[in-house]
Amino acid sequence: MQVEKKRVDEYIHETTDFIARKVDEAGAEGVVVGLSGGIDSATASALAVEALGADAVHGLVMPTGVSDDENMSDAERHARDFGIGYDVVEIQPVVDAFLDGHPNGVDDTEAVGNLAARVRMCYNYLVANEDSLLVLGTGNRSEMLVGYYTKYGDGGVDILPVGGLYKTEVREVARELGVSEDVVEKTPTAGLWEGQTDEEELGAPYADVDDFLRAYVDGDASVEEAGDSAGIGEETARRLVDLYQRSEHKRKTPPYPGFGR
Ligand SMILES: Nc1ncnc2c1ncn2[C@@H]1O[C@H](COP(=O)(O)OP(=O)(O)OC[C@H]2O[C@@H]([n+]3cccc(C(=O)O)c3)[C@H](O)[C@@H]2O)[C@@H](O)[C@H]1O
Ligand SMILES: Nc1ncnc2c1ncn2[C@@H]1O[C@H](COP(=O)(O)OP(=O)(O)OP(=O)(O)O)[C@@H](O)[C@H]1O
Ligand SMILES: [Mg+2]
Repeated sequence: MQVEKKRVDEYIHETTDFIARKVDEAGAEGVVVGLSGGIDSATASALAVEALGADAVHGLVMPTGVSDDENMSDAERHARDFGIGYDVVEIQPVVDAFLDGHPNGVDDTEAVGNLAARVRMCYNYLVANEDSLLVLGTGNRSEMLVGYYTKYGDGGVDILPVGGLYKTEVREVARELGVSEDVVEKTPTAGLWEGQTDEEELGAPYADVDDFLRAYVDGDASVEEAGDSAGIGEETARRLVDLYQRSEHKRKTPPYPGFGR
């Protein structure tokens, strides 16, 4: 247990140094971050407060019509707990204006959810441009490896302080930083449509997803070996591999003819 705590403390130290250095290198005044009431944004923003001081961290709480009220009030409570100044931006009218502007209409729940994530990205950059801030990303390694984020939506950010941590590790860091336990324990959701949960979409709990990815991506286990060690069935293991391979484009800059020559 003591060793674990040391590892978490070292991680926090390394990451707060990283945030402070990146903001300094950019000549920026601080960071802006979308606050969703979930653990990833709570952890990333708490790390930024530790790195830069609360005055240099600005939060944006951006509900749509499908946002859970409790998540939105948790986002505001988290901001107050950590002394983060924030604005609430109701983005549903903006999402609706986008959809109304399309001549044929759009009837695709996922596409509309991704649009909401991209509208949030636009507000983050509006504030970043105006106030000389960097956009603080909240993605973790589990999400990055399976592409579980919207390209140029919540994936459109300047720095990713928890990008090297699996979801299960984010929980350890969150606890150490004093993020409220109900935020640490709540069911992860992208909140893009009603009732959505990460684990249902991914097909397994994060504890198993992380065990699988550690064995398959970080280690040299085969799909079958990694699936067995994570205790997930072959179908789920193959699905995770498929998500990993099909999301490679999200982890790279856009290719062009002659790229890499
Ligand atoms: N091979 C390739 N090379 C280059 N580009 C490629 C490509 N394949 C697809 N694309 C492009 O990528 C697009 C698909 O990517 P994208 O638009 O991201 O959409 P997509 O990956 O289909 O959906 C996003 C997923 O992330 C989840 N999500 C989103 C936001 C937040 C969170 C969260 O946890 O909070 C989770 C969401 O529930 C959904 O499962 C395609 O429409 C195409 O434009
Ligand atoms: N309603 C919202 N208001 C502001 N930002 C949001 C909102 N919904 C999502 N975001 C941004 O998108 C990011 C990605 O969402 P994601 O659900 O992966 O993270 P989380 O909500 O912080 O944690 P969890 O994955 O456990 O739900 C959030 O961390 C946050 O920065
Ligand atoms: Mg969430």
